[in-house]
Amino acid sequence: MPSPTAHPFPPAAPPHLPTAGAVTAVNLVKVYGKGDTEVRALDGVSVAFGRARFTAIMGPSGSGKSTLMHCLAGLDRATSGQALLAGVDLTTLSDRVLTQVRRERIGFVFQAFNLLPHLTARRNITLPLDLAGRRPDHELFQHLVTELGLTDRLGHRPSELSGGQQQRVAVARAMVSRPEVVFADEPTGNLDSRSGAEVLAMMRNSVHELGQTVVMVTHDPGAAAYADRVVLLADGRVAGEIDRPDHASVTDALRQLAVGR
Ligand SMILES: Nc1ncnc2c1ncn2[C@@H]1O[C@H](COP(=O)(O)OP(=O)(O)OP(=O)(O)O)[C@@H](O)[C@H]1O
Repeated sequence: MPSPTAHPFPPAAPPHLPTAGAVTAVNLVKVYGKGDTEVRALDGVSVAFGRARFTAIMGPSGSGKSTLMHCLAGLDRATSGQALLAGVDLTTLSDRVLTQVRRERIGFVFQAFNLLPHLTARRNITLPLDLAGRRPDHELFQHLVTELGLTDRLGHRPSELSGGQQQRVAVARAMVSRPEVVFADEPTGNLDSRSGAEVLAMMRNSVHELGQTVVMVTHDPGAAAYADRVVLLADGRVAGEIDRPDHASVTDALRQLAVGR
């Protein structure tokens, strides 16, 4: 087990753990509140998210999707169980190391873009690397901005970009550091369908061309159909999964989950 004060990477994955997923939850429990107000948001979730795979997490409202993502991304602390990133259990890390791991090993794409308004697109993309004192990989930077159609937008500030362009900047920012995993929380929630499709296609390409691992929370069966796999949650537990999902199989699975409740 890594020391809570030392930088924990690169680790050797403990041999007894379930799979060589880039991200793995082992019997993860998250309880909010106490007594009458207690909510068991995660009730023993064990699931592995494969390396270089695009996985969507779906389930009814309140099923624990965001909580699972937040615990696996080190944004929230689980009550018990393990949240493994490349074999390192995030639940054992100090706040300081966890912050460092989040900054250097995890990419985030949020519904609300979360760009800094006074920085150009270029500076927004490289900001996490700048903060970590690392230089961007020039080739990867060029690849991403070309693929995302941002080449002639790099000098613009977020207010001078469309929503779709802002989210593409956020995707480039999440990926330019070659993180262990990119977590995307409703990345197309604020986009029109065409911009949403562009962002999803780009994320899928990054998985298949660059070997990026992507885990996305979404309510949208159309968005989930871009993924290689869907993990379904209900009442804080894994309720099933779909390999090579399409719109119909996802809609059907969600309907069955709703009927079963
Ligand atoms: N900070 C909190 N304090 C108390 N309860 C919380 C907190 N965050 C989430 N919960 C509860 O935990 C459960 C799971 O919430 P979570 O947000 O993970 O679900 P979700 O599947 O992402 O929902 P949605 O699809 O509506 O975003 C819900 O019952 C929610 O009310």
